[in-house]
Amino acid sequence: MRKKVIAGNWKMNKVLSEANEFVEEVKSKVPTSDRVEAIVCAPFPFLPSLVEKTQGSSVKVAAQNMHFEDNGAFTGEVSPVMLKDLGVTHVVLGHSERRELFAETDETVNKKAHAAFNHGLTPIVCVGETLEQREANETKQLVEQQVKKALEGLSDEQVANTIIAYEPIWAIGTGKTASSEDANEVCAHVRTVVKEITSADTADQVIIQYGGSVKPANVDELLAQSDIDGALVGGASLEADSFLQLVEAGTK
Ligand SMILES: O=C(CO)COP(=O)(O)O
Repeated sequence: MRKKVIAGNWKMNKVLSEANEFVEEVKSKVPTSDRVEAIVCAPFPFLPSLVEKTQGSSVKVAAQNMHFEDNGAFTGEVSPVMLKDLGVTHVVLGHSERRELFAETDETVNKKAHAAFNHGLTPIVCVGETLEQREANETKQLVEQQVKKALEGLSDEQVANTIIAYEPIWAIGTGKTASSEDANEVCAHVRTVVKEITSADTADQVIIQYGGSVKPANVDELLAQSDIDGALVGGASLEADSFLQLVEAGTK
């Protein structure tokens, strides 16, 4: 059975002291179960401190983005080499906010996914449709294209170790969650696409998360679905209590 992966995406929130307090509290209370993995996706300046504070605990630390090159003249960017050197384990790639606001494309997401694996980082690749695309019935086709492009050229083993987060853009930060059936239908489609481009075994292993207004009140229903293996959570991951409840839900 696939484990559940609960990742809290803090986005551009908190200051260092708040980030430190959060992990101090979470690491002492987080359930230790191989059925669930807890990841905190934090802004770059907090990463060294969070990695240090989570040593020896089961909480993993992720970056929210990175460049695909190892180093060079890319002012303001952060490389996979730097993240790996800090002890970061995961990196969020292609979040819809980066696609919409910072010109991220399927092509750069693919380059970043390769770079992540070249440096031993696990990518959390985000895909998802806008409201217009959903209303035009384009969701599956769009998500399929995003998944295929993001994973292009990766080995089956690398795909099996990728986390894919399905986040419908209209459900992010809006309080509107996709119904658990609709979310599951798209996650199941993602798994079918992974099977098509790799193998049944790989598709069976890949972790597919849902994201978009996930909270303690709706997480159980989402995680009970056949193809939803976890959640990528924004707002409800900012408070330790709420994040812990979400992780706890993953142990059930
Ligand atoms: O974008 C998200 C996580 O990456 C979802 O954010 P919310 O949980 O705040 O809707």
